[in-house]
Amino acid sequence: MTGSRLTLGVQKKGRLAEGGMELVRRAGVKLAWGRDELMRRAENLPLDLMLIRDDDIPNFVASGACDYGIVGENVLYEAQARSPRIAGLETVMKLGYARCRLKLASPKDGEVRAVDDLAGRTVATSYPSLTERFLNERGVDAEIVEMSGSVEIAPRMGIADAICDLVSSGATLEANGLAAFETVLESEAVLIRAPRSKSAEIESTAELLVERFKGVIASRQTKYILLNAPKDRLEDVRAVLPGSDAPTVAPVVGRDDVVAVHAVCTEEVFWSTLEKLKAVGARSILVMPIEKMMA
Ligand SMILES: Nc1ncnc2c1ncn2[C@@H]1O[C@H](COP(=O)(O)OP(=O)(O)OP(=O)(O)O)[C@@H](O)[C@H]1O
Ligand SMILES: O=P(O)(O)OC[C@H]1O[C@H](OP(=O)(O)OP(=O)(O)O)[C@H](O)[C@@H]1O
Ligand SMILES: [Mg+2]
Repeated sequence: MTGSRLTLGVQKKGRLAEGGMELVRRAGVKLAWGRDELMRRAENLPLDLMLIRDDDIPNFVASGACDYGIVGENVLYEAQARSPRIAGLETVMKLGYARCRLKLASPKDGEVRAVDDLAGRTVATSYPSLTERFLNERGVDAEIVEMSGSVEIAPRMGIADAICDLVSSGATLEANGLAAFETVLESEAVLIRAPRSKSAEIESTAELLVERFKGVIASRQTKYILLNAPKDRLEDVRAVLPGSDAPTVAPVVGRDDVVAVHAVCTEEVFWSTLEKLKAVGARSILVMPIEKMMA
């Protein structure tokens, strides 16, 4: 590690790690092969990845051990609520993956159905500060039981009346006979940085990385659509294309009544979109991913 190389803290393994590595790879970072379990060096940029537990990332960035970090908003805000030093960290950008919600939930057949029902009861969570702050804001006095994981078993074990935990599909709640009744936080992965930078070189690497991350994120949903359309249905076809302002319209050899349409669609293209395109006369519809984008 030198003063001119950017150190980016990323989760070693888990939900954040997968998306983070994919983002870094798609941003053109080539990682050198190495045995080091803690650091991965980039071959083609002055960048090193530090592979750590996600809970440690806010602290590592605040202390300067990492210049930047990728972490879930849930972990970041909990750490910020606990430590004024971490509260000074800046969020550079949202990264659009590891989306989940921190929710209050209780046994389906129990007495707790709303936030007010928690008064005088116990709530198990790995996010005590966020949970406490939320309950304080609602003027509800409940006891918080801190657990480091497997929070959803707490009601069944008689440890708590309700839980405050991460929910994505809801399958874990369902499997444990729980139902959510309130959202405390919406979360996704974010890029964070310390307020002060160590060097101009590190900042210029960060700027390049941020621009590339933006390009990767923009290209994730964006698709390139190619289709043939009857000339007289062109406006109908354009109306169906999601988030495309200026498609290219080109002639089709030997067909006066048909044109080829090429469009960059910035919104998700569903099967239903293709069905609508077909219904307005489009044929030979191709949807292709976009590898890279720069405005
Ligand atoms: N079900 C989910 N769907 C989407 N994102 C999630 C889900 N659960 C957690 N996350 C997000 O991913 C982050 C990491 O989750 P993971 O389960 O990998 O963490 P962990 O077990 O705390 O890992 P570590 O060993 O690094 O401490 C969470 O803090 C949250 O931001
Ligand atoms: O709503 P769902 O889609 O079921 O996801 C929610 C579950 O995902 C997370 O756990 P994870 O699977 O990461 O395991 P962990 O608790 O061991 O970290 C979270 O802590 C929930 O338990
Ligand atoms: Mg963790």
